[in-house]
Amino acid sequence: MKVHHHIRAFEQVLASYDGKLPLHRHLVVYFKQHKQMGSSDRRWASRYIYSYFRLGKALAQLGAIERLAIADFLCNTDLSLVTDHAFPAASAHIAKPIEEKVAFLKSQYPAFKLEDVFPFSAKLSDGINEQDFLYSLFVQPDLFIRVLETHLPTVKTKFEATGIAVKELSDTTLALPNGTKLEQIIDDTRLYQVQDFSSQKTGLYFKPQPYDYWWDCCAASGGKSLLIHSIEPKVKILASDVRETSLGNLQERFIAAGIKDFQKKTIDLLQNNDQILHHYEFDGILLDAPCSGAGTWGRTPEMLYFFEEYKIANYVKLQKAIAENVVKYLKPGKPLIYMTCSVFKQENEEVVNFLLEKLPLKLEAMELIKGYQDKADSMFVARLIKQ
Ligand SMILES: C[S@@+](CC[C@H](N)C(=O)[O-])C[C@H]1O[C@@H](n2cnc3c(N)ncnc32)[C@H](O)[C@@H]1O
Repeated sequence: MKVHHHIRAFEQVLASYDGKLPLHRHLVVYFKQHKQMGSSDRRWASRYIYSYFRLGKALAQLGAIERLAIADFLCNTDLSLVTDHAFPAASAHIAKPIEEKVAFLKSQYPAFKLEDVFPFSAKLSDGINEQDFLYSLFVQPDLFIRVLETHLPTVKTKFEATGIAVKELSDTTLALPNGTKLEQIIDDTRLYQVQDFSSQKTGLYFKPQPYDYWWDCCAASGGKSLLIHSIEPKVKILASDVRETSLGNLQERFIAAGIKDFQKKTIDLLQNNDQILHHYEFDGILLDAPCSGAGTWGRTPEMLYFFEEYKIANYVKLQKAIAENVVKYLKPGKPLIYMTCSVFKQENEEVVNFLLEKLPLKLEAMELIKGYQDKADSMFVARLIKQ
């Protein structure tokens, strides 16, 4: 029977995954090694494994297939063979809104608790609506692109022409269904950058001036540098990261975006870098800190299952140490932009409070950008001015 084929494929993928690699990378390797799986098999196996992890540790006492049937019911509006087989009562409720689905689930499984999906609600930053945030974890976020204002109408029309449901969220932001094959629709990759909507919104706090010199000190492959450049193309940038490989990607992206006035350096901000940086003074620093990423777990639901709470404190140590190390290279009167893609108060407001106590900084503004309202990630941003 076909459902047993689905179940076996799911069980094999689940058994192969230990949470060490991001799930999407694991699946690429797994499917390469299992060439006998056709595209439909791969699609179903991906759907099942992603749905499964969205259930976090809820109903952990049940067997994997029953949990999968429940998870797949919560996360999708079309009935899967596994849900039909292992949770048939759910079929009449499959297309209902998530609030009603959860109520129905509780009527069938009184032990179900949303808190077991995400057991960290007490740690959420101020202003997050707990219920909305928890429900958003059952939904795959959209794909967002940042487009130059002048190109937006052309780009939007191209998506519309292929029948893709595209939403215009701002003069520069389009939302697309996840999995949209961008390169097949827009051949000129210079016309857009993939960047989450909340990440794009952090740019409202940068406020660069022409000819400013900014340091993107945890640059990875340059998402925030590209953003500041799109806001003020005359800004000069030093991009650094402890990982040399990500700076290679950054260079490619900068060149593709036509950015010439930049320098890149491999710098470990847990070390003393006075030898390399003693003569540097910046008009602004972007500190997009390493963090738990809890604001992005809608995209990486495996974290709901594998994340361990002690890691938050490790990230906090890293965030504080990095911030303490960079502020000395900031000119007085100029901003440190502290950002995380975390929803945990400890990594957000509490780090800001620590920085205000410990360093000559004054808080101008901070915000937890609630992505769950827009099928986006959630991010935190604070603008702190050096005294
Ligand atoms: C949240 S990511 C940055 C994302 C990037 N700004 C963007 O917009 O795509 C955090 C980065 O901090 C870097 N990082 C972690 N520890 C570091 C350290 N000790 N010194 C410098 N960078 C570090 C990581 O390599 C990672 O690329």
